[in-house]
Amino acid sequence: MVELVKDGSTGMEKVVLREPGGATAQVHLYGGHVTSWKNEKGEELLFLSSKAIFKPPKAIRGGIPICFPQFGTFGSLEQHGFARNRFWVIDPNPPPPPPALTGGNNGNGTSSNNNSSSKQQPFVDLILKHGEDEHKIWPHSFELCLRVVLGLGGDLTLITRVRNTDSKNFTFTFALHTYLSVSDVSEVRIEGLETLDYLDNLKDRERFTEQGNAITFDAEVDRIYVGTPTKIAIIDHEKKRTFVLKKEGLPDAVVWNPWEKKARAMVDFGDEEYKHMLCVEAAAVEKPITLKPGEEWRGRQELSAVPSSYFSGQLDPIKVLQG
Ligand SMILES: O=P(O)(O)OC[C@H]1O[C@@H](O)[C@H](O)[C@@H](O)[C@@H]1O
Repeated sequence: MVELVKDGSTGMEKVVLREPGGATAQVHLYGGHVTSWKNEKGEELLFLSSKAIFKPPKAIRGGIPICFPQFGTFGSLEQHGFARNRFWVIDPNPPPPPPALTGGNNGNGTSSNNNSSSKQQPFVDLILKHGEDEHKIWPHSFELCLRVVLGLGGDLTLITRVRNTDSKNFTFTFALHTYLSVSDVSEVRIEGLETLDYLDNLKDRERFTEQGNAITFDAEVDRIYVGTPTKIAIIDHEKKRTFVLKKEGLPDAVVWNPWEKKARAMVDFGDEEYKHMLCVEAAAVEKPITLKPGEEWRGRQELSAVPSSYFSGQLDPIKVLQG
């Protein structure tokens, strides 16, 4: 089921997706921003700050902001570009719907593919086109489309397309700035980024090579891992939950946690909230994307939340990453 509703507390419009198993997702038109993703038990899987501000020009703190046409400060635009603080619209001419059932996570980590073609995965297509305000700061005609699909089984897929509707080339960087909800970030580890190179945002983007076996957290982290595998696992020991992030067209992965000091400096973020979030962002940053007139780029991120008990109490990262 898909419905457009007005959020009672903020007055903002959002699209609510519900799949028959009970999982839900919601997408605010402001920012084309996924602000909630819940599993069939109603547990929230994305972090949304209790201090998030739902008012332009501030982007919503949490969920999945879209960074376009600039990631971070990699250019002359405002941090992370303007797509996250513009009002998007529901696409009146979306591409054909996704196939009825591509399978999903059935709770034990495997993919199910039952053939009940009567069941449609709820999805919504949003679009952002350049307007006069955007043209003043980024003089290119474009269409940015976002499809959000809530798979039967509860997986959350974001498919983004950028189309050059201009008469000259343009170049952009991009990220799906995903805030995952975790029990305690110091009990979380990321697998799939070991031995990779990263640009350290805390050290003027100097390039380092990851040495550790897995990435764990005991201080501020702000890194762009470059040329990563298509699958990354975020393992929350305390919650016994593993997020599996699969991506296409987005070669890099940003990992960010502000930790204590930066958390205190952010007006739209609780002082202690850094403990309960971790951003892992599918991104295209190191090698910006150039589109010729009429060309289109596509990026995709699929998130699933797998109970760690699936691995009989013994997490098997190989299965998570290669399974
Ligand atoms: O406060 P913002 O603009 O939402 O950005 C949050 C963080 O987003 C991350 O993606 C960046 O790597 C960080 O450098 C930045 O601090």
